[in-house]
Amino acid sequence: MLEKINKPNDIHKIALADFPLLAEEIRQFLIESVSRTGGHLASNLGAVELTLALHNVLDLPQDRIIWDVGHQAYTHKILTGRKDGFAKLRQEGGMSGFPKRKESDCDAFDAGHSSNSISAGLGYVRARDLLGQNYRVVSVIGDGALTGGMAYEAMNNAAGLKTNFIIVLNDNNMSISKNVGGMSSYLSALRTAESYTGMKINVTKTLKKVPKIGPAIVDTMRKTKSSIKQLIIPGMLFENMGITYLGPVDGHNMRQMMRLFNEAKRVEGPVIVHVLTEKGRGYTPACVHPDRFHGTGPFDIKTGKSLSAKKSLTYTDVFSDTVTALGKEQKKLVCITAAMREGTGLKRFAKEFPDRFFDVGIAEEHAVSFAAGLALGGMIPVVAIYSSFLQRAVDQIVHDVCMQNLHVIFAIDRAGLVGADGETHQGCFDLSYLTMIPNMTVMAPKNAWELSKMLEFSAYMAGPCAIRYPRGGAYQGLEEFQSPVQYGKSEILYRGEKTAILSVGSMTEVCEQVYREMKAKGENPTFVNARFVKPLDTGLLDELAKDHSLFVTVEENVKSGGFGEHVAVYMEACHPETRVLPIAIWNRFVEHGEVDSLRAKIGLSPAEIFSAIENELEEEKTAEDGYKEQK
Ligand SMILES: Cc1ncc(C[n+]2csc(CCOP(=O)(O)OP(=O)(O)O)c2C)c(N)n1
Ligand SMILES: CC(=O)[C@@H](O)[C@H](O)COP(=O)(O)O
Ligand SMILES: [Mg+2]
Repeated sequence: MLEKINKPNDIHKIALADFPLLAEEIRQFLIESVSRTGGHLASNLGAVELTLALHNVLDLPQDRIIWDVGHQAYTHKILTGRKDGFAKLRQEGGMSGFPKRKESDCDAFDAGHSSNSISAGLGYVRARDLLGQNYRVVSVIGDGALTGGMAYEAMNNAAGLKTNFIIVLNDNNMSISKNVGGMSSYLSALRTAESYTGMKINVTKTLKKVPKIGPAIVDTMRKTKSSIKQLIIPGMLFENMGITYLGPVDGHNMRQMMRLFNEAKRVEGPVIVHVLTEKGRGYTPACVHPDRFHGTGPFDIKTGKSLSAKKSLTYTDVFSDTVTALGKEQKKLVCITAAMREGTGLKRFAKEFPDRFFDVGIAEEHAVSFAAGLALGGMIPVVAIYSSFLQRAVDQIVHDVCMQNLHVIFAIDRAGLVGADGETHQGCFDLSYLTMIPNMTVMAPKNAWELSKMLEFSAYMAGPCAIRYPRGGAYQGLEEFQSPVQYGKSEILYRGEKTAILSVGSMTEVCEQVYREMKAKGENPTFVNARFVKPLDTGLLDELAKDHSLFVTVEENVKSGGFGEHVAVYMEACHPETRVLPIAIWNRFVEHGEVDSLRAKIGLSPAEIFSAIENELEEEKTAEDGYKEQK
């Protein structure tokens, strides 16, 4: 069957009776491919029939499907002629793990971050109607993504719509870990109510049998559009908002789903189709551990065991150990995650201090304002959020935390390049969006030891502070440098002359190699671990300006608004004779690939940094020689 699917709409050639076999083959293909490359498996296994049914009732690329987060769109990629792309899934130059408009005209919207699909879909709908065009728009959102505030803002806005807009709620009762909150409980209540469509017939039949008044009641109920639903389905939240609700329907039954999708196409207004799916469907290890197979590295298909090399200690592990230890001594410490309990390393803290742990769902904005309230109420909140997801909450950091100078600690994981997830997930902006805010302190550790010390330090600080650290192995080197963390003070690793390298966090490990290469070449640079990006250690900058003509700043962040720019502005004002070479990410989004290879590509590998410095020194020398000659 799969061989017959090579381009968009090939699915229309498949007989309905053959769909179960096609679904089976797609699952087998996904399991085999992802076992080799790694990727988001469990959500994709759950969404196979849902995607087949959607593609069958739609006409792509004319119709638009907007996938929320986009991590569940692998079957969509197969059905739109990208089967071969799975050989290099999420690898440099290969196919992205998320929908990308540049990859296919069947990808209607680039995705990666959660809960925006209804907004984007509604935008398409309004544009379609204004331009007098005629195509279907379908937003597919998971129950986890439905915990995010944007989804409600969009539904609120969609409520008055008079033209067709289909929202498919893919409900597998899971976020990455167990889904949380009131909406999740509400969906559970809907789920446990028998399929509405089946129930409607039974209720009508039963009522009709009630002597005398039965038929009259049925008649009256029919006149009120959704009153039978009101009887059966608790609350009818969506209908009360003005969005037609269809379902729940078995998300692994193609016929039932297609019937409902076709019914949804006839609704003149927004309509939500509630589809029940099983995360990990068809692969037992993924059904048993949907969290572990949400995103996975290569694994052995038979056992489900990971084939990745044994994991060394990660920065997330260090955060996990330290924050749990801090929780023991500091009873006011509370931890908050936005649906990333495992990813941010808060599982242990949650287990030891369940009352002081909060999973707020995929709601980064709320997490930050919630932390502000906790701080004002007398607690010390630690908000653990990935760098790219925290972008969502910049105003809450400005308005609710920093403006009131509250003691909230931001533990920012995945800061810097994250690799396979690509553009949407690289943590390249946090130094810029945090250092611009008054009252905020920003730190970055050079190694495992320093992360732990910075966290301890931050627990006893005043005011807001952020510690940013990268994905993956925690650097264990430079362990001989253990000067205590002091507010706003950098750490001199090696004192030399003429050239000073000032590195931020993850780049210190990289710059250690640069330093050694320069020494081997007979140069004697100074090497500074910045530690604090805000405030700048201006005392040290003043001192180094006395015997250094070149400052080289190195950071895994965009140049604009980053450490280098702050140093350059200070030096320009106070020491204009010292040149500053800022090495950072230059005005671009960085696609997916291996971190080391991406770093080389964007000039952040040891070799690239070394040659950038040597070029700068060469230019300096040429300019000096020219000046002497002129004289
Ligand atoms: C803004 C944002 N925060 C967090 C994440 C991390 N994340 C990716 S998928 C996911 C769970 C989504 O759950 P759901 O929508 O139900 O999809 P499922 O994985 O169950 O298919 C989370 C928390 C994200 N992508 N974007
Ligand atoms: C789709 C998504 O946003 C997450 O699943 C993300 O891929 C997790 O990243 P980590 O693997 O770095 O935890
Ligand atoms: Mg889910």
